[in-house]
Amino acid sequence: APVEGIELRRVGLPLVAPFRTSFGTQTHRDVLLVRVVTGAAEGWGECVAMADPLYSEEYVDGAVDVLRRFLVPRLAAAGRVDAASVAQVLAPVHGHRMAKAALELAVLDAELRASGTPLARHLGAVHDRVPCGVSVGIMDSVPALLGAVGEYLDQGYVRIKLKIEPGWDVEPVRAVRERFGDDVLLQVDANTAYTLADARHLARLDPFDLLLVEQPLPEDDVLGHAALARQIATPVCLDESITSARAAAEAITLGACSIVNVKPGRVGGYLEARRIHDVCAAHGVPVWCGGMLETGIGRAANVALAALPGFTLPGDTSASDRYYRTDLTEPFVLAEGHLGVPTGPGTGVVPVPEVLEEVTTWREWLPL
Ligand SMILES: CSCC[C@@H](NC(=O)CCC(=O)O)C(=O)O
Ligand SMILES: [Mg+2]
Repeated sequence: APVEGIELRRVGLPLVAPFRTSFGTQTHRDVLLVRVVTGAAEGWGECVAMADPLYSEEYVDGAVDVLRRFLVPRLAAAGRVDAASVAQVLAPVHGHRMAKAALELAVLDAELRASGTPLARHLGAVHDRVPCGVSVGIMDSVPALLGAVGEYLDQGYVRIKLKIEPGWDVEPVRAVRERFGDDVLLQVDANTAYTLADARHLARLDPFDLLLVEQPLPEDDVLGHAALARQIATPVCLDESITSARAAAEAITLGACSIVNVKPGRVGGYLEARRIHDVCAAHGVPVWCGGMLETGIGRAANVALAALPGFTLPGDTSASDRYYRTDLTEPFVLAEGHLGVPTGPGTGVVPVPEVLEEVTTWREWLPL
């Protein structure tokens, strides 16, 4: 059914605890949601951009602007558009992959709800639940970190990821290994905080049997990652560098990574994310599903994606209460370290109306 209109809506959600990474500390999320209304159904998408352009170049105000002035008008001008064609319709607009991904997911969700098809089935999921890892921020002290890690392990998370940066890397990793042992699945994420000159320092992580070191160098330093990978034993995983299936093929071919963190928002949507999954599978490269502190809307879609066969490492698909006291949707709750893949049509979740009204800070209806 043709799209009748699109609503842009921003919601404000406090985090249960500050989340510190190498590029800053977040205490609150300003989330842009996209709702697509067709004659047959309505679909929801979530833009993963943060308020500030510190993870990548996108930020919420910019996403709102590019959607209002460029992306939605192009979609309107294209007439009847299937979800499979959205990326092509939006392609003349350069970049803005997180904004595009939100729009594509909303169109896809509406389409799948109209046909009664779960997103997981549409994407090719083979599991009905996924193992969940958890991302642990940089903390004020090692004891505080060990307390947080112990809590998450008690909650059942099957893998621990530690945010690192120069000055907070070898010591916290050693402390976690000493406290929790060698069997805990453990990895680190630098969010581009190092340079190739830090190679010898990063090699000091090798004795700790980490699953991977995520995005140690700047996102545009693919050759640097290839050089680093030759100097350290820990497998290199890329996140910010992998902006498309082509970028994944290029990084793998150049030896820049042996594992990929797949984030649908970073690459322009769930359909491109599946293409990255397929490219990596073709190269024998394992993937896992990254996170951007999504509400239950993006979380539901990520869990569906994480159920594809090539997602062989636990992802950052944590329970809702990792970040939110009250999620926008019915909360995702960890069960034996796993989250169940939603079985309803589309993403299988919708915002809880009362919660949505309570947390909405801005909205605009764009008739098509
Ligand atoms: C937007 S800041 C978060 C980016 C970070 N994401 C996480 O650490 C996981 C966050 C989550 O659990 O959703 C990453 O670079 O992988
Ligand atoms: Mg990362």
